[in-house]
Amino acid sequence: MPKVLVSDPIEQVGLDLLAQVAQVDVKIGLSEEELIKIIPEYDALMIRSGTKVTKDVIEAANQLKIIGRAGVGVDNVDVPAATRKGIIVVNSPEGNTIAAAEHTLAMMLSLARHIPDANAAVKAGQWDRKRFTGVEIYKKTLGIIGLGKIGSHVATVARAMGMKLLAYDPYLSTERAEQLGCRLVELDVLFAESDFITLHLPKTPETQHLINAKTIAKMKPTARIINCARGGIIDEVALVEALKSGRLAGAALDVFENEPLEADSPLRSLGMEAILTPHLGASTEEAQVNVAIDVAEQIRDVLLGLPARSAVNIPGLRPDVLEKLAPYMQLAETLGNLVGQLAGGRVESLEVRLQGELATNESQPIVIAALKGLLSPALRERVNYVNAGLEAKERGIRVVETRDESQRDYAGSLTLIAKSPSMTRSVSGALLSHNELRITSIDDFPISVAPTRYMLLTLHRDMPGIIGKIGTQLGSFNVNIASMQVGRKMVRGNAVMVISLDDPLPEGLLEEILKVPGIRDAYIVNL
Ligand SMILES: NC(=O)C1=CN([C@@H]2O[C@H](COP(=O)(O)OP(=O)(O)OC[C@H]3O[C@@H](n4cnc5c(N)ncnc54)[C@H](O)[C@@H]3O)[C@@H](O)[C@H]2O)C=CC1
Ligand SMILES: O=C(O)C(=O)COP(=O)(O)O
Repeated sequence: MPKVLVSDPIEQVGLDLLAQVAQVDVKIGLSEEELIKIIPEYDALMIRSGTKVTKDVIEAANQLKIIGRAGVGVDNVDVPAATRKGIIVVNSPEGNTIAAAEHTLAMMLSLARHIPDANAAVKAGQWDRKRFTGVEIYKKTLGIIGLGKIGSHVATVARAMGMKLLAYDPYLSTERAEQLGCRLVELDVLFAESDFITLHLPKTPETQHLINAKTIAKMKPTARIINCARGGIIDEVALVEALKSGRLAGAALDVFENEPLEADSPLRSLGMEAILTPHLGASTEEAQVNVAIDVAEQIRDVLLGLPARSAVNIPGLRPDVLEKLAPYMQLAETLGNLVGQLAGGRVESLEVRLQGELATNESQPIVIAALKGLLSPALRERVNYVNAGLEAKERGIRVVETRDESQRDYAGSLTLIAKSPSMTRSVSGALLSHNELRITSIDDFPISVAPTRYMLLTLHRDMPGIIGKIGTQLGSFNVNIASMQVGRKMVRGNAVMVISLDDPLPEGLLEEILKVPGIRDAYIVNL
């Protein structure tokens, strides 16, 4: 049974789901050293934002197939290191959207009306109404930085509360922003005009300290800022300074540069102008059930050899697209493997020809599957859907894609042409009814063969007696033939023979076959 390590608190429903297919160990609060020590025995790791999956952890994770992040942000995972090692990283892109958006709105209203401090004062026996006079958000301008899933929901609710909306998101169309009632503006305009600014973008090297002393200087002194995205997007030193000096009216932070927030952080000494919560954006009952199920299902699927629907380091596919493409991905991988074995590993370019219905679909998963197959004779289990593209690029394999939507003999077919300066090898294949795989040509010789585990391929002259001789040779080595087919372009010209065998070819037999008059070349292929 595979083993899953759960190193952050995850809802029971997710653990129960995993327990159907794996041994589940829950170990919370591990140090990096402790994690490095135990990770080699695990096939999957399930985390939230608490566990830091560093390069060293990934290097030690020799059996790990998948890291499941029960939430959105994967900035606590070294994703490039995982990709290089062929480890799938998945998340739950939508499971906590509403929770994080509602927390943001609660933070905004709390800032406007000083609710946390007023509550604390009443509980401490006071009744001071004047000190807690607030501001309205109605008709105020809200600047949203990052108008993705969470930013969009914040926009929808804020608009309904009568706010004017500005947004900055360099990857978003003006139309989408307008649909949400937002005016898409440059950052400086957003800073200058907003009464409230809320951050909903990922933390990346580019967004690190996006809010700093310089950018704060562009904001209104009455502005209030909310960060329920990621710590580090705001320079905390500059923020504390601005709040203390009155350069900025308020800040509500759910996330911090270092988490847990240091006991002596200057943020903790601020007054009611600052509201701090301990990374609670995703902490609702509903969101935790959503993300636990979403990610546990993906871990289960990957452990069962199925694709994951929300992988961040392999192409994500909608389930309906995946359902249609999965058999073609299997075809692409088989053909890639075949052409890789025929080419013998010196491939400099791979042409991927998509024909018929295959040409009308997304091609990236097909290309990746073909590359995985192509590289698997050399890299074995080290290559997978995660790192096949990267491995091919590093080996200097150029990929050329061509499409032809016209349908010929099959609804969809695929041809792979592998080239090196000294040779060109090509294979084609298609799907029959019930998604059965068929190899339909090798080096342009037409055939129709189901791929099997052990195969023998010959290139030979089409002449009487040759098939019999090969059959006799195999028989003399006690190898049973499951099926045999010959493809030729013209009578007595060149031909290919594809023989499916029940057993692997014994040592020495290939040499004997190559001695048969008329045989130009012969290959053992294991699919
Ligand atoms: N506090 C919490 O507990 C939670 C925090 N989050 C965080 O919230 C953030 C947003 O999450 P989602 O809306 O789900 O992600 P999303 O991917 O749907 O949206 C992010 C948006 O940011 C935009 N963006 C990227 N770079 C940008 C830049 N330099 N400037 C402006 N916009 C930029 C993208 O185009 C995208 O529209 C993430 O950082 C996520 O980790 C998410 C859930 C809970
Ligand atoms: O989903 C996210 O990005 C979050 O920040 C939520 O983090 P958490 O799962 O609550 O540790």
